[in-house]
Amino acid sequence: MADPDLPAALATETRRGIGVSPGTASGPVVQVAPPVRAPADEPPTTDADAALAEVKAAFEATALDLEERAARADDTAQQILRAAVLIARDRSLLKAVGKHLAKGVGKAGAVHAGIEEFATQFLALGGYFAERVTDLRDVGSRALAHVLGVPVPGVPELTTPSVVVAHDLAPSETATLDRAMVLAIVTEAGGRTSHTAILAAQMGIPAVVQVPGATTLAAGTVVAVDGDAGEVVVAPSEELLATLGVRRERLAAALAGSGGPGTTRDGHAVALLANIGGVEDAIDAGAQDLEGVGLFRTEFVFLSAERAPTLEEQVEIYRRVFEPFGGRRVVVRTLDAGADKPLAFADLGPEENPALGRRGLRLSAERPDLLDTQLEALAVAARETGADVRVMAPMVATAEEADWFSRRVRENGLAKAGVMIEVPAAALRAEHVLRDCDFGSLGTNDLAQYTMAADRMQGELSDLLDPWQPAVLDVIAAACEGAGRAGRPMGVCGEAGGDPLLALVLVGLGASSLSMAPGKVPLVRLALARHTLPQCRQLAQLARTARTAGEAHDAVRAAASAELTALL
Ligand SMILES: C=C(OP(=O)(O)O)C(=O)O
Ligand SMILES: [Mg+2]
Repeated sequence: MADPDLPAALATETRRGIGVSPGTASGPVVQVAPPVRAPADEPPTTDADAALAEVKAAFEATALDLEERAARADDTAQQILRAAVLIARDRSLLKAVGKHLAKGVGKAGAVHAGIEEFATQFLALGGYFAERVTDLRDVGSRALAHVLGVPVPGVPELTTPSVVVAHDLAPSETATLDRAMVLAIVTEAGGRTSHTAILAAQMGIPAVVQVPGATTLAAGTVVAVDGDAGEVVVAPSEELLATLGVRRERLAAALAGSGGPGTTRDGHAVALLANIGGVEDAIDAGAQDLEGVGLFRTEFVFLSAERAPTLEEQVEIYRRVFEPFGGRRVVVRTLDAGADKPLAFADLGPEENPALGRRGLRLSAERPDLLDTQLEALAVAARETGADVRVMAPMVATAEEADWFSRRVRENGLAKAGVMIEVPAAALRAEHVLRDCDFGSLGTNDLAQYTMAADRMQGELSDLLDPWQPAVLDVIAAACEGAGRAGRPMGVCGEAGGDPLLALVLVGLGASSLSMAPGKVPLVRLALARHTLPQCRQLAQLARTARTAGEAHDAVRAAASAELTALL
């Protein structure tokens, strides 16, 4: 814990990682078991009847687990769980597994094969059945765990507030966490812009990734998680917990007076906006003191969908997202499917390098049906709610792509079109890329990935992915200058915008708005209010003249207002 009040002896139990979602919390560990696979060297089945009896018992154990959960769940979850119970007790599923056992396939292999056979049939039937494929596979992997005698995979049902610990979490797992029960998230893998990190911050749950040995922490062990310092303290003392409490109170007191639109000390306006991923986020963010939404990641809504959402389904979702913001702006990003955000219904098949492949707008170009339905739904929802909706495309690299997108946006009756600037090519050519658009928005997560040639999914490369890298700052500067020449505003919606020191640098480089997890807004607002625009420009200059990311950060921290840095 980077706190001067903390006695040094207490640091002995500390495990260090990367803090990706601010705040502190302490509580008992709940381990998330990894996905289960049928082992490649599984012995063949020699007694098919005995094996079938074991598999039947595994499915029944799964049904009983699910029934128990259903008894405690709310209405919607109960319906889903009861449908899963029916799958686990389905006789024809067991028969399909039995056929594979009779051919000599091992028990785990037969369960997998039976489930996949059913998945293929469900997908072919479409509609309600296609939507049950995720549940079917979930039942399959639970039964597989029982067959193999290993822990049931996935996030266990939380009955008391807990710290969720995992090797890593799938985006869909993070998105479905029960916010009221998750005190903090700790992972062994993941990186500063992995989607676990982004979703945790959006939900306001403290999180630390890249924590060595996190999965070896025994369930029930109490840990203190510091999402600011990136530390996890095992079995924290009362003294440490009290220190963290004092820190939380100090920060809350400092932020209590911060409110209203974002502005520097000399009155330069910088809109402070929220990054959201769905209806629940919109309701939370809409109730907060911020100026709207700078990034609605629409693909997050459909992470578990097996088939493309219909026009009507989308209209309903977008309407519920727009309503909480009244007349405030809502910047919607069209589906950014592919690479780190796979969507089952927008899968173009395996690729060698998905981050460099047909993702984002490139995928929309191959599946214009998906884009057009989405734009139409956005236009209907915007009309019905009267919201100030602006639409932008992900992963734009060229002026032609930007022109193609903005034309399609306008053809669908939407007034404002923009593009994300997250590919260095688009950043360097921003003046031309933005000519037919209304605005640009810097996606610093991907911009760091592509500028530094470092896969954002690979947590070990976190140092290269640091947005303080001077090369990344140079590319951002070029993008802001280009936007200035084109007379278009350039915002920031990557994670960099939520770092209070980096936010000052970004404003100094020319960013006109900053969009971030809503919980990060108050501290960024305070940071801006303590500095003038010329000071932000000086800080930006300091950062760009540094040779390394560390030097850039340290130089800005040393020169920033002491009132701010005392809170960091
Ligand atoms: C905001 C961004 O989008 P995402 O993290 O969803 O790719 C980004 O790349 O910075
Ligand atoms: Mg991106």
